[in-house]
Amino acid sequence: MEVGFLGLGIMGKAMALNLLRNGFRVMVWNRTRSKCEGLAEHGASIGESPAAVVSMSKYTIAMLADPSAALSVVFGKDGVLEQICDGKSYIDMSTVDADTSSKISEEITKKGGRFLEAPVSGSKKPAEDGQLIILAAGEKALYDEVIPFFDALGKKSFFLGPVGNGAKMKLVVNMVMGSMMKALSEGLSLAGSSGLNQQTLLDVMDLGAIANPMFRQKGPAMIQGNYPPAFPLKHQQKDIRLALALGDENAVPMPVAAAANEDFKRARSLGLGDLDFSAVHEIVKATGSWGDAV
Ligand SMILES: NC(=O)C1=CN([C@@H]2O[C@H](COP(=O)(O)OP(=O)(O)OC[C@H]3O[C@@H](n4cnc5c(N)ncnc54)[C@H](OP(=O)(O)O)[C@@H]3O)[C@@H](O)[C@H]2O)C=CC1
Ligand SMILES: O=CC(=O)O
Repeated sequence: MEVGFLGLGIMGKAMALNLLRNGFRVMVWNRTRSKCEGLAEHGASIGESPAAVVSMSKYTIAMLADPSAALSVVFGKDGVLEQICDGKSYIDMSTVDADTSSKISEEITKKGGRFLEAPVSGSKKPAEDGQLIILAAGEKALYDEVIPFFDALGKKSFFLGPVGNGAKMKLVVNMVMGSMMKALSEGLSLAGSSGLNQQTLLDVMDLGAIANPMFRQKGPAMIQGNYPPAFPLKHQQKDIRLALALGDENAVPMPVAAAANEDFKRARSLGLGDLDFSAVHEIVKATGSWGDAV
């Protein structure tokens, strides 16, 4: 099956490689063209624009940074809308808000194309291992048709109903994740400040009811002050910001997420946006009594 793939960042590169490994013929496009070369070495062909990729592909998948990137790739010059038509489908796996996804869906379907949103949970390593959790919503018949792609990319797919529900589910999950990261960071700082061994704190938590893969994977590097980007902090802040907007719309108070958002914003303002989201630890350390100031 021929599939187009737009956006070869941390996630998109790993996902496109998995499609190739699973025997799909893939045509890729990325705003920064140099990132396409690595995929070409693995057998991908390169499209000159999103429109060029859509013109050659029955299915096109996108994995882009944020709402503004997702919109510009669809609505911009040489964008998806220029070539989408009856018989072609667009699957946006970027993390965006429900309004962005609905705008894209409306215009694609007006042109006769079909649309599915399918943001993912799981970071760089699950993307590399084909172990993502896929949160799809939109046209059910299209969902059923593209299960072979999702099987190559993920370990489990959910179909969540109409367009918008996938985006909302993803934002709720990442709102919880960002708040948990802030809690972990405060715990490490409190342990350090009060004379406890931070690794022992991680070991204790890992044996109890709050054990989780995120604390296990990120904790030791946070103690060392290492934040190699798997999930860039700028994207985590975008997700909490969009989740808070969803909370506003639904009159749901979210003081914990709002407090976490302030730390992620501060981290961005200090130039930490391209590091892993665990770099929020630098902000918690700097505003507490333990560790070096940023
Ligand atoms: N990393 C992770 O752990 C996870 C990320 N996500 C979500 O997946 C999406 C991608 O994340 P990730 O791969 O980490 O992000 P990256 O920042 O590594 O990649 C972002 C991609 O978007 C492209 N892009 C950015 N702005 C534009 C624009 N204006 N026009 C066209 N293309 C643009 C970039 O192109 P260029 O190379 O030219 O900059 C790049 O291909 C995000 O929505 C993120 O929230 C979801 C789950 C996990
Ligand atoms: O969006 C990030 C993730 O780890 O999921």
